[in-house]
Amino acid sequence: MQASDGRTMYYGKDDVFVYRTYARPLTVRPIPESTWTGEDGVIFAHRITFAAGGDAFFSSFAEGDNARIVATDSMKNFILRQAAAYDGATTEGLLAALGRRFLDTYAHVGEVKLSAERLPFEPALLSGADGPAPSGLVYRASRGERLRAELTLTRIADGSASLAAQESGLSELRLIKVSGSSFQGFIRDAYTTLPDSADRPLHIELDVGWRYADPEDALDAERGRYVAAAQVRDLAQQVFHARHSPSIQHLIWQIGLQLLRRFAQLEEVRFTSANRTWEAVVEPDEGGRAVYTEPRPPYGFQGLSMTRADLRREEERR
Ligand SMILES: O=c1[nH]c(=O)c2[nH]c(=O)[nH]c2[nH]1
Repeated sequence: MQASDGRTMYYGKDDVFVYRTYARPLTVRPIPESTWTGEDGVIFAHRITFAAGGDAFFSSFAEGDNARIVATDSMKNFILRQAAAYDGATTEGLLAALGRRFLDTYAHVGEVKLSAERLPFEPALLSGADGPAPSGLVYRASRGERLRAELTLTRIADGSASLAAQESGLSELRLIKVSGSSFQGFIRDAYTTLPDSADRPLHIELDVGWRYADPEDALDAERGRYVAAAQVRDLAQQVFHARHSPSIQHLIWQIGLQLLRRFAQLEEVRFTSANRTWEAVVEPDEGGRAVYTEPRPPYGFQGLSMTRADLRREEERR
């Protein structure tokens, strides 16, 4: 976040835990790679980070004048109380509503940047005569992958708020494919000790990000073009299952192409991945029985962004 003279300047509150109940249920269009089509919104929980910026705050830094400071403690209260008023179904929409309301309330604030991590809760399944049914009251806090979202709202000349940037993503997806991945054909020289592998137990950590052509699609699920992190997860799993991977580089490329194919509303997808390939202690026998352990550091990583132009080129090539 920058002041008009180009300097970085902001302040805010981190780790604002917001457990909102009975938000609007979310429904998304089905995709072939996933059985996930929505959630009930009974527990709509987030860890939010909120920052404010703008030239008005210069005197607080340069002169110790707090006259225009909204205390970060008040920011936390604002977020918690205003979360009650949100009547949408998406994390992105919640952030936009909070940010807009803050800019409306404090006319001297030039910009707000909000990010959130969705805290996942899975419905407890009860056994019943007709098979398992969701409790609707009891939820299980789950670990693992989660939605993240970030947006910046900037005050423009007429005083209104404009959405300057928006990105959504899926963090900390960990996937293991026990067979069907290789890594070979890389440069072999005086520094090479890694043997070629025709089949390795590929364990990866993935962070997938996406940007919409029209960010309004992220804010309002009623438009029918919201991209759900659970569908992104399922699509990534499906590609990992279906394709032989010669490297993580090519695997994330393939996942990216399929995401762009499936979600025409996305302009860009991004990846950061980490290689956590299990280390063999007892090599697999003819039945695949083996013992692995955690790899030792250091770890390899990849980063990639892809746009619709990559998908067009790929489809022309075919
Ligand atoms: O998928 C991989 N890509 C690499 O670039 C690499 N390098 C390495 O040592 N192992 C791997 N695996």
